[in-house]
Amino acid sequence: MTSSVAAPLTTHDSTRIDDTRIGAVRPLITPALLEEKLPVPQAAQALVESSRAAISKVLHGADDRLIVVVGPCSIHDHDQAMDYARQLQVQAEALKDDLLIVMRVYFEKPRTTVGWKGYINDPHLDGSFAINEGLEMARRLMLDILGLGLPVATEFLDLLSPQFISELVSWGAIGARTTESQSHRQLASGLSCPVGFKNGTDGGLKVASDAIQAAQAAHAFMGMTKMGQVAIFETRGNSDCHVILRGGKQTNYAKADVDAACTLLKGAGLREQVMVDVSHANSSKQHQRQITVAADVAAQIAAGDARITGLMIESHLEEGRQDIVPGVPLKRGVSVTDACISMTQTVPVLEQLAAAVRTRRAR
Ligand SMILES: O=C[C@H](O)[C@H](O)COP(=O)(O)O
Ligand SMILES: C=C(OP(=O)(O)O)C(=O)O
Repeated sequence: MTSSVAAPLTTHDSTRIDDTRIGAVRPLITPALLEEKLPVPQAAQALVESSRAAISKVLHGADDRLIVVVGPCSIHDHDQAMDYARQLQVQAEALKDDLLIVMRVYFEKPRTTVGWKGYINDPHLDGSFAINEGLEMARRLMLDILGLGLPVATEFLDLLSPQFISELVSWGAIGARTTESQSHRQLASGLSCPVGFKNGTDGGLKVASDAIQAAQAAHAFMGMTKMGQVAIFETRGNSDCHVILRGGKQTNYAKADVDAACTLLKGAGLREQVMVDVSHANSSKQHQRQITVAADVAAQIAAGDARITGLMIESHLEEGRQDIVPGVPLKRGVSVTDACISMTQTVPVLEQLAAAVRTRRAR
């Protein structure tokens, strides 16, 4: 029986045996189309290149600064992210001799079960899933932040979205829920930026150590080109990978945890170095505990521990978090995912870390 109503864009056909659980298939813009609309200016390109090289030098022991990945748990608004970026850029410039500050510009949220999956997946925060708009808004924001002179960091979660933004990224993360995924390790092996692998959500570090070994190797896998064509990608391997201690069943930021992580890494033939995420399970998701944890890590750095090469902080314009509730206006500058410390609370933390780096250098 035929219907007079226009069919939705879908491949669903009850006579077929595939796509039986697909509700609709909508067209997606290509990375090349977006790049033509939003090209990378020369200055932004130079910043990405120089900041990636600087991060790589820290990871290889040729620069004694601390990499600090700091910013909102998730981006949900362009103007608020730009306000944050402008304030962070002032700190990045003031502390640049000691800290290599990269802004967290996280567009993709891995959820424990379900929830808002981020600015690319649902940029209007209302379940309309305007992914084409989300990709454009994400790329535009990264370009605007780079325009301020501030490098950007992001989590790579989706396997196609990197083609739309990854040339703008100076440091990337693979999250706790995907560190064990072969596809994400393969992706990391071909990314142009340094990559941090979180330990597993249970605190397991071996998955991250295994991930670094996998990402260092060359791989061949299926993907999509900038022109939207499927292709086989052959990667060269990424030698700029490291672990991120984010806690699990227990916290793992203390000196004994750094010792244990480095013993494991050494045993696997990897560089003895860590980035400490002071948020997530290391703060028991209590945002203000990030300040205490950062102070503990700063003390370890000041005591001379050169194995701590990076730190991650979840910070927004205002402290705390809020739920997305249909019809209820959101508070300005407050996270819609994990709770963050405020910019006002973040500045002294950054200053304390910079002082710790100076003490370490003087030892
Ligand atoms: O960083 C953000 C969250 O910790 C992560 O996306 C999981 O969030 P959820 O447990 O609220 O889904
Ligand atoms: C989701 C994140 O962290 P994790 O993978 O450690 O939960 C994050 O850093 O935003």
